[in-house]
Amino acid sequence: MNVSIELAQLQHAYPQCPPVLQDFNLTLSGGELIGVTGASGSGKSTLLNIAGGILKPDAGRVTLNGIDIFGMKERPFEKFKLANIGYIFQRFNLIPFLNVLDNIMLPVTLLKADRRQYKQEALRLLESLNMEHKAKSPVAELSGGEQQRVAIARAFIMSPGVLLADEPTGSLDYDNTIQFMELLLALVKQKKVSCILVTHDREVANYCDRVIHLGKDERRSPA
Ligand SMILES: Nc1ncnc2c1ncn2[C@@H]1O[C@H](COP(=O)(O)OP(=O)(O)OP(=O)(O)O)[C@@H](O)[C@H]1O
Repeated sequence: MNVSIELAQLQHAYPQCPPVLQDFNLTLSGGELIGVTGASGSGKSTLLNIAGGILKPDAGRVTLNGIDIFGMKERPFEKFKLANIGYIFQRFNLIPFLNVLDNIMLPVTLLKADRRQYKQEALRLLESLNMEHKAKSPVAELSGGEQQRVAIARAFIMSPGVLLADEPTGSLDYDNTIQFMELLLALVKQKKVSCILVTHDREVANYCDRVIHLGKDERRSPA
């Protein structure tokens, strides 16, 4: 997709709390994987929520290929997010009573997009994740590592320009973490997605092209 995302001069404070982000700037281009680390409470989730258009910052801009996402009207904005921003969460967030394929197709269903076209893409993604034999399995019957691979496929199904991952390996053991990162990195590079990944794990951070540490000082001016 090769979409660049720019976070410019972000400021954010929750009511009655000291600022979480102050003059935060970050630019990513397609195919880049940026790791975000920092102590609990340093603002990592706040940053991802702002980058994903879930939380409006007090000040500053988030632009995708020059489009100011918070400048959009509500309904087109919701569609824009579904089509352009993929998410992977620590706890997989799959729908337990749907099978693997239907979970991957969820954004397609919500966007009322062409199911036939995207079903082929879902099967291709499953193949690249070594999961094609599980397409019809209920997700509740999968291991944690397999569930997180389904979450990768769901995040990539609409060919998003931006991928946001919040502690995606936090519920995985060592072997599954390594497998997850290898697969994620390959897809990020192949599909030229701009990916921001929050992690506490140094091994995971080593896969990233750059790592930003959020701390008292870095919150003001990241690397
Ligand atoms: N909705 C909210 N209302 C008030 N304060 C909040 C809210 N969400 C987060 N905070 C506070 O903002 C700060 C940053 O929170 P955030 O969740 O972004 O940190 P984090 O680095 O992701 O933490 P963790 O690693 O524990 O998930 C914390 O002090 C937190 O208590």
